[in-house]
Amino acid sequence: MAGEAPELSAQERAGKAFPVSWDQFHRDCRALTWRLNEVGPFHAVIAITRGGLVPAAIVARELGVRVIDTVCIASYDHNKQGELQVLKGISEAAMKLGGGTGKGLLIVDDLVDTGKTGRMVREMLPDAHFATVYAKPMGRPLVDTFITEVSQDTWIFFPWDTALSYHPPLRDGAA
Ligand SMILES: O=P(O)(O)OC[C@H]1O[C@H](OP(=O)(O)OP(=O)(O)O)[C@H](O)[C@@H]1O
Ligand SMILES: O=c1[nH]c(=O)c2nc[nH]c2[nH]1
Ligand SMILES: [Mg+2]
Repeated sequence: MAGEAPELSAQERAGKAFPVSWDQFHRDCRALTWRLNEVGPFHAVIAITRGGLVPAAIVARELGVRVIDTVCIASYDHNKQGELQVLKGISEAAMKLGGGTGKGLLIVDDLVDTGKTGRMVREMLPDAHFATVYAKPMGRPLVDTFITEVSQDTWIFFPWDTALSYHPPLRDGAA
């Protein structure tokens, strides 16, 4: 509406950009696995889709875990967070492996931001171990193990959401 300040997306509110390459992401996932190896063993990995699928595959490979389940949650529409929607819950088989409370299960996501998504999955599996590759301060208390903390006003750009493109020189007029 005319005169009204446009609503900022989460990405615009974040301001700072933190682009992550495939190489960097793979290295960070391996570093995460080193830490998780001291905590496990785990009966199964639960990936929070979609962002958790890539780190879950890498972590499961390193830890030798072959049972992988998903919990499918949608909240951000591009970069605006709306109501959380559970599109698919945790399977009965995975629940059984975790004794109903998630004991011995490893929940994996790419990041925690506000912590809303992580909190919802923690409620489903209170005794599971929750690992993310990146964490922002608001979500950090929910995570048991993570690798890199970035400030709340940072937006992380994952390699599956980005592509190589031309970047103009810093100095005006330089080409
Ligand atoms: O801590 P929060 O503020 O809840 O945000 C973190 C969640 O947001 C992103 O997922 P998104 O909902 O964008 O879905 P996607 O994984 O399918 O991209 C990210 O992968 C986390 O799951
Ligand atoms: O790609 C993303 N980067 C982020 O920083 C973020 N926070 C919530 N959801 C996110 N998705
Ligand atoms: Mg996600």
